[in-house]
Amino acid sequence: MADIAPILQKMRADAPLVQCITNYVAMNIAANVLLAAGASPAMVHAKEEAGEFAGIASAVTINIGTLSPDWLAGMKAAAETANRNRTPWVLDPVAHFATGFRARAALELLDLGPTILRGNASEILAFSGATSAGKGVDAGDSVAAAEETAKTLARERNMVVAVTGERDFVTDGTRSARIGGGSPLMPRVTALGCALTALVGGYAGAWRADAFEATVAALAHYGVAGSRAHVRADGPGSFQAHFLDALAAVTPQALASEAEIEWP
Ligand SMILES: Nc1ncnc2c1ncn2[C@@H]1O[C@H](COP(=O)(O)OP(=O)(O)OP(=O)(O)O)[C@@H](O)[C@H]1O
Ligand SMILES: Cc1ncsc1CCO
Ligand SMILES: [Mg+2]
Repeated sequence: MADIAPILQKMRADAPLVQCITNYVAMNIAANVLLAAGASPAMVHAKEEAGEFAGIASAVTINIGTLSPDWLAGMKAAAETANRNRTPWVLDPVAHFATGFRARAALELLDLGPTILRGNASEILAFSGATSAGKGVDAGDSVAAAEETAKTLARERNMVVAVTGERDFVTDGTRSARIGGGSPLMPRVTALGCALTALVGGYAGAWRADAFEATVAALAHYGVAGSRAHVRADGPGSFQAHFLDALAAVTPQALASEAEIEWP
């Protein structure tokens, strides 16, 4: 893969409009993450307008964290518009293994063909039918344990799969990357994964030619900002503030030099 600096440069130049259908917990932090990084968030989920709004968005992101039947209808409408317009869309199947309603919804959305699937290790692993050690929305499995499932899903469904955790894994079924950096404080701040899903949408909306490269760049940006915030933070509360500052401060050149990317 080529240099990732131009991908951040393009994302900031475009400031893509990202339609975020996300959960009540994540809305504020996801919007702030997108603004800090250089994209333009809009939280639009009502079934009466989500499909129409997707027509003007550069990317759509769908997260089932606080799902209800009406929200699911809005999600499907937005995904269908995105498919018709070839607009990239990202699915975040929060705790889909926890209840029957969530599991069915995640599979119905997966069947609509997301461009990118982003989840923690327990969420990705559970798609293989294996019992995951996830505790609700929190992961209980290692990223390494979910790598094979990620590759199989990517090949079978022709999408990019991003598994996040201590060291992230991204694959399109052919190419793969592991991304380090970040901080152990990140899982102690709620919804940073949900906000990452929104940022992946921003990158995919700006870097239309290659969703794999866009996803790697988004995760690398998060990793670099997380590492920078880690050395300044006193705990989860101040971490969040330093993390937003760092997302904004990272330049394309700094991203290219500080990103910890391994090409297995
Ligand atoms: N132990 C860790 N060390 C470094 N970075 C981490 C660690 N755990 C998670 N991260 C980073 O935190 C970000 C969010 O990933 P995570 O897997 O925690 O998402 P998630 O479980 O979906 O989160 P949430 O459901 O709270 O939104 C990713 O950038 C990931 O690399
Ligand atoms: C805490 C929580 N509950 C449902 S969604 C969410 C945000 C983290 O996934
Ligand atoms: Mg999550």
